[in-house]
Amino acid sequence: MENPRVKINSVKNLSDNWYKLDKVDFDYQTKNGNWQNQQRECYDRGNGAAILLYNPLKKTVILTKQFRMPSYLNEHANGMMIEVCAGLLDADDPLTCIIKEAEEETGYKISNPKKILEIYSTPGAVTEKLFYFIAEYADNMKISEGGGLEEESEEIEVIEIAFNKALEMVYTGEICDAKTIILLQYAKIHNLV
Ligand SMILES: Nc1nc2c(ncn2[C@@H]2O[C@H](COP(=O)(O)OP(=O)(O)O[C@H]3O[C@H](CO)[C@@H](O)[C@H](O)[C@@H]3O)[C@@H](O)[C@H]2O)c(=O)[nH]1
Ligand SMILES: [Mg+2]
Repeated sequence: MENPRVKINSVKNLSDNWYKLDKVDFDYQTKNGNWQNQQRECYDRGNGAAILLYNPLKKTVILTKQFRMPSYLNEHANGMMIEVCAGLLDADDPLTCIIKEAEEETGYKISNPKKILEIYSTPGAVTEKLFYFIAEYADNMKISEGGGLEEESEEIEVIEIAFNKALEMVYTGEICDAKTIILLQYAKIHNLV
């Protein structure tokens, strides 16, 4: 972290409940050389990983559906978001996390996920960097129901859907989650399915 045009003066914690919200006071040197004082609130939930599971023979993908309060608060009809499987890293590295998360949420035991992108989801407000993966799946990799962890009160519906149908749902607005759209479009551009 090294930018000579930025001097951090103070970091004040505003909330430290489940995750952490900090208010950062800093001086920023503008193009004309002047120093300008600024404040930004930065929400830190750690980093995450997301994965598109795809089957090139069946031409299908595995998606999840779950209630998301923040989207519900912001005009999503019922808050039931259709997304690729994803999770927060917690103490794991991205690869370990995504293998675990795929099994917990979808019930598929995948091998050899491939990391394709690292993306800051909401760079103006949230610190999170998301590691994007893809992996092929097959019916014989399904070892459990999936659905998420009960102790984390996760209730995740697993959806197997035709790849073309999923792409269509991006344009109808039924799929409106950024990481999901990015991964579906990646699969289309690279002819994965
Ligand atoms: N009590 C409580 N529990 C919480 C809170 N926030 C999250 N949790 C618990 O923490 C779990 C996190 O589940 P993960 O599967 O690890 O994460 P995720 O919510 O699916 O996050 C993924 O998607 C996000 C949205 O696109 C991404 O932001 C994130 O990086 C990750 O990819 C949730 O299911 C919930 O049980 C909170 O404020 N309070
Ligand atoms: Mg999740």
